[in-house]
Amino acid sequence: MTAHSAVAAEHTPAPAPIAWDEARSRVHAAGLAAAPDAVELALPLTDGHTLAAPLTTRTALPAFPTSSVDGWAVRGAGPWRPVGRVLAGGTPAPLTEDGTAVEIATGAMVPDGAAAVLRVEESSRTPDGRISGTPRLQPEWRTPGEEAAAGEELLPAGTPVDPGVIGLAASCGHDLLRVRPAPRAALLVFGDELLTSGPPGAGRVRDALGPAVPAWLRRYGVRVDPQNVIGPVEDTLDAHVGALRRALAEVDLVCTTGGTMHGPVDHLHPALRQLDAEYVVNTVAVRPGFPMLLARVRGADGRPRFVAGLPGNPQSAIVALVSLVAPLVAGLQGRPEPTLPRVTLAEPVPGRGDYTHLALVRVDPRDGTARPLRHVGSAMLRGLARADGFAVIPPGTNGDAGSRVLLAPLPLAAGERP
Ligand SMILES: Nc1nc2c(c(=O)[nH]1)N[C@H]1C(S)=C(S)[C@@H](COP(=O)(O)OP(=O)(O)OC[C@H]3O[C@@H](n4cnc5c(N)ncnc54)[C@H](O)[C@@H]3O)O[C@H]1N2
Ligand code: MOO
Repeated sequence: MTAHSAVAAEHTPAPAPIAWDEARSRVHAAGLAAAPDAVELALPLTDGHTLAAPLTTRTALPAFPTSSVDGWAVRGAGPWRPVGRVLAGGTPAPLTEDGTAVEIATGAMVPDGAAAVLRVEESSRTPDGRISGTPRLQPEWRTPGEEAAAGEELLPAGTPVDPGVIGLAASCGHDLLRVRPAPRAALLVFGDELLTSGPPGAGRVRDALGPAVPAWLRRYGVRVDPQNVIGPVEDTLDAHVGALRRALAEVDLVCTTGGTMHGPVDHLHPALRQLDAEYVVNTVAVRPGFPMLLARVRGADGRPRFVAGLPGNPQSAIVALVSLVAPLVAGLQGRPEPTLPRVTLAEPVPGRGDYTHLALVRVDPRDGTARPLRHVGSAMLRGLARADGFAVIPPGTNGDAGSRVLLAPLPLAAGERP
């Protein structure tokens, strides 16, 4: 069987789950192979996108000798006769005569012929109006190229564009950047039992994923327009196929919640078969969340689109986001597979036999220790709402207190877990 099997016939048992890390590499590679074409955007609009080409500087940095202090640019031995002034933005005439000085502002171009810049507070006037003082030994200006040579590569393709990158690109002369645009996603919520307002009861639960998953996706740099959050989709095969088709016409990635198993109203697998989808990953050896899947569908334009099937149990759905959607999105953005940081377990976390165990933890930023949380059943969200991410306990192991394990982080923004 090939790595990407066609969607199996109805009621065919799912294939053996694949290892969690293998699943991540596989979806990342599938995303990379399907990354949308690069576009050129005005610099202020590039935030959150990804460099499609290396960032090189258009000039040396700095581009000219730049005074780093307010003072006097001097030539020869003092005291010096003032012969003019240069402000930031100006181009000074050269200093041609020993014993002369120009007044210079921080950021101004140092004139040719200047031997030193004397700080204003370290200078004084002689009775005849000349400038005296002793320039410091180290130069008081920045020499061209000390930060970068003209044409030097500063950042590789695949770098996420953030305000630091935008500022650097502006400083070295860019007006436009070639970037991979943020992928677009839709969310389809499956489950007739779901309420979209008010308290749960009488056999019905509140839809906890429709309101939350788009916000998690946005934190991965994915664009989710409000009209592409749809549900609950009626629990019929036709309604599932129709909703998937419409969403796949709009976006790169359709996330679905629920219906990943083979219960009486679990229509995801049969719907994928009707769409001629092929699985990239179909069930993963991870707890919770093992029924997660990623399937690929050829779009009308020939470009692949993806369906990420997130299991219905709410915590399991987020496990699937962190496990599969994060590396897929990195691939679609032309970024490397996310590397996971390590944390030290403050308390033991049991393993889950042949499965990888993703255990909700809170990380202490002071020492990098991770403490398992309570209320972490796959149907619960109480632990998740306080967690920083999931400690990764590999198959066949237990997480002993004091051991170093990988952390699959939630995509939280700075300050969201004070
Ligand atoms: N015979 C078996 N049944 C189940 C197994 C199994 O191995 N054998 N595994 C269980 C596990 S584990 C999971 S996870 C779920 C996955 O099922 P589905 O993806 O098909 O999800 P549903 O059946 O639609 O829902 C499961 C559960 O989650 C609730 N749910 C669904 N969507 C939402 C939502 N948007 N907000 C809040 N809660 C939601 C739903 O009401 C169910 O309680 O399968 C198990 N069954
Ligand atoms: O694996 Mo289920 O996804 O435990 O809740």
